[in-house]
Amino acid sequence: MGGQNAKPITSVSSAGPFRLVYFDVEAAGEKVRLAFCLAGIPFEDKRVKFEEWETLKPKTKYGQLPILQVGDEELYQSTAMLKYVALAAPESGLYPLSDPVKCVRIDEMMGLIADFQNLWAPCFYVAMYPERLGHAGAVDKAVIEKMRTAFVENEMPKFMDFFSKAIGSSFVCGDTPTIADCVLFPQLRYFTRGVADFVPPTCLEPYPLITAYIDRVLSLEPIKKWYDDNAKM
Ligand SMILES: N[C@@H](CCC(=O)N[C@@H](CS)C(=O)NCC(=O)O)C(=O)O
Repeated sequence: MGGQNAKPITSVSSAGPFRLVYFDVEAAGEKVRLAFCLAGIPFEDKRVKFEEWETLKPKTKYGQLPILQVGDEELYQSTAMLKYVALAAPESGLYPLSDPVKCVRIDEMMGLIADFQNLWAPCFYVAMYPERLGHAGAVDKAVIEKMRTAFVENEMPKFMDFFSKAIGSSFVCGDTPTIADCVLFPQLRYFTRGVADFVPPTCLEPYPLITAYIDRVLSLEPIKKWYDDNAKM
């Protein structure tokens, strides 16, 4: 990793090759992978093993992944990466600078999605990293159940209503996918996979516009191919 010595990013249109360095999970990296797919830009999908991380972490600028390596330069923060990928493929319409009002709407929706994810984060992390949360051992399952059930019952209805109204029968910000879809879609798909205790895979069924949206994104050719090729995840 270039760390403090990484050169600044100086161009977008002639950029590449791209190498996304992240863990072998979806989380903060998947949105960037999906943006590459929708932009039609090939990239190296470098997956760092958790046991490699202790050695790698101090060599990174912020002690975190993902990192997007562009040639011999480095970019940090997944939301910045999304815009960089979109700008490298302006014809994709993923973040159309030629339509500033649409970009503002995309940013608005990404803020709303971040609000939703920030409410989910403590419910997710309570089952992990107990030392960071100020207690020594595993959290009582009843606490995790209480937090996650409250999220599903109180926060999901409110946000699914917001997202349903924005999406209607298309995508988050209009008739074609944007970087806002790259953020929202993997988060929603995660909730349907039954991988989080106390978040039933049926939790989005009360929201038909949302389940239809998930199917719509999954049927986009680049996204379909991505999940066909990465079926293990
Ligand atoms: N705001 C950052 C968040 C990055 C982040 O939280 N990375 C986590 C994984 S999702 C990480 O590197 N954790 C390992 C560590 O902190 O040691 C982004 O969106 O890129």
